[in-house]
Amino acid sequence: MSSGLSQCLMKRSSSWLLPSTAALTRVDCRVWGSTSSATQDFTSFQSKPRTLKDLPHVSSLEMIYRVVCQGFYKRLHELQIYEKQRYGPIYRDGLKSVSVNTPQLLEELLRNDDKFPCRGDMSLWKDYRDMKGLGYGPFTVEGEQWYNLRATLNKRMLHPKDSAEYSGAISEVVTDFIKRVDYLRQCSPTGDLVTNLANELYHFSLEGIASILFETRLGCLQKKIPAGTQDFINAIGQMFTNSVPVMMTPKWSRHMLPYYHRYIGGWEGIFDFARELIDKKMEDIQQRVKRGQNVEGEYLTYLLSNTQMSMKDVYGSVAELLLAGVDTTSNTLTWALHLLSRNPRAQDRLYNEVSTFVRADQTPSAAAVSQMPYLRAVVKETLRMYPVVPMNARILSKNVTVGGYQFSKNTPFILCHYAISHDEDTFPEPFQFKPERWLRDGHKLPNAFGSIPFGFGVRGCVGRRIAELEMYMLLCQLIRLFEIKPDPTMGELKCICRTVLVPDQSVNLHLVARECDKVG
Ligand code: HEM
Repeated sequence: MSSGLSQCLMKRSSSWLLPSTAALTRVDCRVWGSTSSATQDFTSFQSKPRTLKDLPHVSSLEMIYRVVCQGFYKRLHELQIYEKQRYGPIYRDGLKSVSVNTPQLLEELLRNDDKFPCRGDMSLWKDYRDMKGLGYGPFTVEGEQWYNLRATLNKRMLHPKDSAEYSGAISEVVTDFIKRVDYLRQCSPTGDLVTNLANELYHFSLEGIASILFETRLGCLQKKIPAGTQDFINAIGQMFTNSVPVMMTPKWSRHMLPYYHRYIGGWEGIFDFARELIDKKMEDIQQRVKRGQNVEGEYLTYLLSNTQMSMKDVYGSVAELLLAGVDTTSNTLTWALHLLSRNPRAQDRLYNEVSTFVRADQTPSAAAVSQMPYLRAVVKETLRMYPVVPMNARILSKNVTVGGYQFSKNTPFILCHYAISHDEDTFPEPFQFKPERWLRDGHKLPNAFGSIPFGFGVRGCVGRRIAELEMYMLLCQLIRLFEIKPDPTMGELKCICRTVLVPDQSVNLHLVARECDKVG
């Protein structure tokens, strides 16, 4: 999620250091021994409360060595596992934050979260808004203002029955995506190969979320993307690409180097495009009110007709919702299809479930996908293996005790979601794709805090239900129509941490039409 959240995480990504995969298997467990015994040792000497200074810690030099020399820079998610093995389930990282690394400790921390939870400094995201007098959105606003904003944003979005309202809009986008991939595969030399699927899924996710937020279609799935939409896509890329050097360089250099200027230019492109669509919708609503017509619509109409929100607030919130909702969903879909292509038995089981509920010539409804436990388990397992937001953060405004250690208020905590969702005690064979872990078929389900890919509590993801619906509907339709097979010319697919977990190479997959099923 290249979003506000990511900004705060990227700030730290830029200074974290990662080892090679081989190194992970031969780590020096000088402090804690193996992970599971570490947890036991850890809980056994908790009688006397300890403090921050008693924690095992990573020195700045060690951190720099790992990030720069051992190459963890792009694999911060793997660094979590490395450091957990080395320092135990809770330690001070090289940036002096406290890393929390087991489901139990994560639960202990999050259950003590503030009424208005805080993830950390978002000043970089605020710059453009401050310059232009625009409102803040859910990522950038804090405190009571944040709470009030979420109260408005949550309505019509957070409940499964709210997201079901958007299934018509999503269904249209799914249909167009299927047509687009069918066209691409037919153009390929083998007649079934789709190359760079992550890019196609990015267009799908942008089209999907924009159709809800702007109540209009952007044309991302057309053969030729309209120029304005392409500029918008470029502006998003420009903002994210330049945010990394901007964060890594001192403030005084901003006007000497090109990055800050480009970064702000990216925001300008994003807001100009969003503003135009929002203003158009507002005009439309005003005309309808003048004519005495009923004003009905979806999310944007709801926000615009809400008297609590000024236009500036609507611009700020819509932009942040949009940015949060694109590469989170698209990368999760990419990982899900990759995993299914490598696990034909899981794919067969999913196909059997899907074809029981949906005919090939039907688009699945929100009600149909809610009846498919295996489909939901596939998405849950994908997000466990590839939590697209691999780490998160919290700063509490009160003193808190976690794992027997007392921390004073304002201590920054890092939530190591990647390491936690690969915790062997919670998830045996953590690197194996096993959707059945999540089925309620009599066995005990894993600890709920072992995998919380959408976060937790009142500050959890506002777009969760929409993201899930988009992913269920698209996966359902793709699996119904095609058998997904790996491209044997591709090497081993690894993930790199670019704020969100992304594939390290272009993902190509064969989409072989299932017998008797026609596309479009
Ligand atoms: C697979 C898809 C997605 C994943 C895994 C995901 C994950 C997350 C996570 C981990 C957080 C932080 C939660 C916390 O701090 O406890 C978050 C926040 C957020 N997400 Fe998502 N997200 C996804 C899709 C979306 C979509 C589609 C939207 C927009 C409709 C969205 C909008 C947001 C917003 C606005 C926040 C900030 C909420 C706040 O600070 O109040 N996300 N998301």
